[in-house]
Amino acid sequence: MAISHETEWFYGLQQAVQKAKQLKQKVLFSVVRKIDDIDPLSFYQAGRERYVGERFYWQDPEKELIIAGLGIVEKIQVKADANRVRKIEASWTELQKNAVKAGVSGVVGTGPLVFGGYSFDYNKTDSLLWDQFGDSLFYIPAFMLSIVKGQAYLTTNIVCTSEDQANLFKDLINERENDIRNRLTNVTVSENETLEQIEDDPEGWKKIVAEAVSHMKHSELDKVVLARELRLVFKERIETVAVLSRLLKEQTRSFIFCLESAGDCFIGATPERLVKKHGDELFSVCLAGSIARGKDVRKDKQLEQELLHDQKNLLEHQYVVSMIKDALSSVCTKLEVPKEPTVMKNRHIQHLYTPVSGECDANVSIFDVIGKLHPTPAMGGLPTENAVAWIRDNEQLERGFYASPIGWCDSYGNGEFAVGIRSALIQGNEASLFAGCGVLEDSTPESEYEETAIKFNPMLSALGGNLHE
Ligand SMILES: C=C(O[C@@H]1C=C(C(=O)O)C=C[C@H]1O)C(=O)O
Ligand SMILES: [Mg+2]
Repeated sequence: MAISHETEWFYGLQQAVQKAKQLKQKVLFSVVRKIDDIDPLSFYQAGRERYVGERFYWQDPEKELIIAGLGIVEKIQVKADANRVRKIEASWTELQKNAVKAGVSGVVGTGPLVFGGYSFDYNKTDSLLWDQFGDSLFYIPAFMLSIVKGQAYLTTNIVCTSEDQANLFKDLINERENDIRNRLTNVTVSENETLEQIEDDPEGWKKIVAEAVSHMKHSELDKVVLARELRLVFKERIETVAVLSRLLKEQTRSFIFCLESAGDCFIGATPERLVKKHGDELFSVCLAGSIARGKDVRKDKQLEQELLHDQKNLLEHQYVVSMIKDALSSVCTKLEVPKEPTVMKNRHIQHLYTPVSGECDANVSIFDVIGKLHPTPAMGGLPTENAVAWIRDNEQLERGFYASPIGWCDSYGNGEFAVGIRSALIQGNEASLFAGCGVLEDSTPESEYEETAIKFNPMLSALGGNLHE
């Protein structure tokens, strides 16, 4: 991690401090340098002591972009209300207004970047379990490693105030970067014994599914996604780097993410993109309808065919396609949606899958799209408002950031958000795992229960719990 071209960026830093003094406001300074290859997980691990509770990780399924962030220079959280998506965007825009950028420019996923997410339902945020996350949590990291199509970049961010001195900052940055470099070591994963695996009232959960089904028969509600929680207790503190490492090995076709906040960590391997924005191009995914993987190729193919022809799963999927199509047509000039779903296969499960791509109007931001899409009927249900209200009143758990948008946006307006499913909240030596399923009028509680059991497997495997076979 060479600290080269120091004079080049020191000039930018001086400018930022100057600006802060003139404006009597905080000014963000950001420098991007191309660096030699570093393993992003080692980088994440190197922040274990100094930045614990202030780290994030992101990797998309194609590995076009991997980012690991350490430290927080600015945290953005807003009040829980219907305007929260716009308010986060407004704070982020405000911070960029006077920002001074130095070094490499124009590379997606480098430079000033905000990473974070929202809770599922802004109307239900008084959760003790999620008190470190609140209703929304985004932050701009102090140090960020980005691997963009194989090339490594290091971004260093600083928020300057009118009292700051550029010289002191320079020494601080150098010292901190050296410290990270000195701590880079290979990640080794040790076993952590599971003491308890607690499933909270499975029969009660099936009853709620049955109630949803009977409610659907007498109301406008067509679909509702119901989730349940599994709680694991381990002998020792869970190392998030170990969990990330296993997820990276096992869930190669998913987004791998984690977001730390104080002592807690929200982590997962989700197969489901909410939105990706690259320039004016937009991408989303309709993912709903599920079946197990087969033990061998023949059985797997048979299950795939079953899924592709199952009326309940096809309708469950179709609800998502219609809603996403409608929501995106309002912001897109071009929109492509295949007529028939195909099948996405992950390590433990297969899903009906319809990719969506389009071109959006120039003034549309990724936050506009999040506002339009969340929650899709893959996470909430249909009609959206009725489904979310039903979940709020009946589901026996605190979703927090589960099933909600999580991702990043850079200063060029590019970004990507996935929905945080196949995920867990890690707290010390305990973990809460979440899994949900789309309930329709012809759902049976037993098969929905089975489907959620399979959906726990990615996190169970990464944590070292007992898998559902
Ligand atoms: C809600 C979850 O998954 C969602 C529900 C699905 C379904 O019911 O078939 C499939 C994929 C996801 O959109 C979850 O994994 O927790
Ligand atoms: Mg389903």
